Amino acid sequence: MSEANSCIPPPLSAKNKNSFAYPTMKDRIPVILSKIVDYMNRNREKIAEDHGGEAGREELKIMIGAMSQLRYEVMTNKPAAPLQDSRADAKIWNAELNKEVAKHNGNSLKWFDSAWLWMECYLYRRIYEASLLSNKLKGFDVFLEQKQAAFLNSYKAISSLTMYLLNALEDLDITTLELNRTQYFTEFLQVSLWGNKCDLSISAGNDNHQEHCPLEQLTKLKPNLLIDNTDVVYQVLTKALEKRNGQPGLVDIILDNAGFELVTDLCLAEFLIASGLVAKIHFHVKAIPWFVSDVTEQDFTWTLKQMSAMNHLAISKLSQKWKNYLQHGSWVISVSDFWTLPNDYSQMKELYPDLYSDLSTADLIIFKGDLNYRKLVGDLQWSSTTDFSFSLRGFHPAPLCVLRTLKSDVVVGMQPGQAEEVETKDKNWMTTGAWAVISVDNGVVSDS
Ligand SMILES: O=P(O)(O)OC[C@H]1O[C@](O)(CO)[C@@H](O)[C@@H]1O
Ligand SMILES: [Mn+2]
Repeated sequence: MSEANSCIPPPLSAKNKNSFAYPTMKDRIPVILSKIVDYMNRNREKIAEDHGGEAGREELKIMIGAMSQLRYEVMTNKPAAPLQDSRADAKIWNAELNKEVAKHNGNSLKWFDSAWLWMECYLYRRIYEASLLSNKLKGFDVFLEQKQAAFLNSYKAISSLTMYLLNALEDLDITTLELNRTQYFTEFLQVSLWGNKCDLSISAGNDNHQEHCPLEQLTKLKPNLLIDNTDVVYQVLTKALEKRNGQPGLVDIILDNAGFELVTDLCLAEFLIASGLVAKIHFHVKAIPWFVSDVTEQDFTWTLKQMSAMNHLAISKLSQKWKNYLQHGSWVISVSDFWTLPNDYSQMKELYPDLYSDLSTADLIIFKGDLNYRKLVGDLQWSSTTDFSFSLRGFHPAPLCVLRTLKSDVVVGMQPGQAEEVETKDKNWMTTGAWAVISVDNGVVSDS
């Protein structure tokens, strides 16, 4: 084994009862599956009406059965079965499944024995398999209602955030003070970071919309920001601008959750464009319904449509501006199956070289949320003081940062003793989304 490999720890797994993987597998995933069954039962008339009447009703019964079967498989630790549907990614999934089985001397992958990341991603692909095997319900998004409710219930926070953004844009027009721009950059970056607390899979689907305007909370939340590389992120953008003699470039945002978090990401994107730091934004959405609240293209366009129909000056003005960006190409929605595979990002270059080279053209890549963080660092049992760039294990398409509230028990880049100190303040600091990191990699890897 090479020197580098000897420093690579094993993945998080539910076989370790002290890991958050265990209560996720044992309690939270069965709850998420039960909520899908409840939702489909509660709405079976409406769903059948919208999807082929009697035939839809019959297929709904089959989907409900499939969810109950999946819940039984998880709870009784059954082996992971190959996917049965004919979506193009099923072949990659089944090849990856075979690779994993071969890596484990022919032993099947099991929910409580195998890598948490692999099994949790597999769970959401199995949920979607049930709709793909249907006819009238093919492609049905079992999480749609929850994502739309999360958006609608965050109206107050969206209202105050968009009004603040409009004021900031006017302010930017008037003052060319670099101080102002840096200050606003910090605010909108951190609003997007804390927007990540609103994810439905952590709450096992319970609505956790944003109640208050996050800007007021930034000062209060600052002590919970364990690693803050905001300044380095800003320098990456200003250096790229200088390198191009003031011509703004491209930022890729790998989105996470729909609802309020998406609105905070759109506000950050608007600021990046309006401040002259960036000319183009590529938004990466999920190709299929994922981890309950992750953004699909349908969620993205629905959100803009909802905003433009709201009787609220700032919300409708901004959404109109954003629709124009999409029409004229300064904003682009990108979809790749890679983001909904079980693979961590160190495998992208080999598995999806085109995506890797697309990302390489960015001045900066912004990754949002906990699952993206886990895939960046491989969901491995790193020591908390491991160097962030080292933990990427060769994934350096372009300078990148990750805005993540902690919802799983892996973190890197901390100071010696810092994790122990936080533990004394909050024993659940790694799993509730109450603590966060903004980490950056500009390609310089130290060897720890
Ligand atoms: O939406 P986010 O921030 O990626 O959070 C998803 C996270 O929620 C969880 O399901 C909660 O444990 C994690 O497994 C997953 O990484
Ligand atoms: Mn998510």
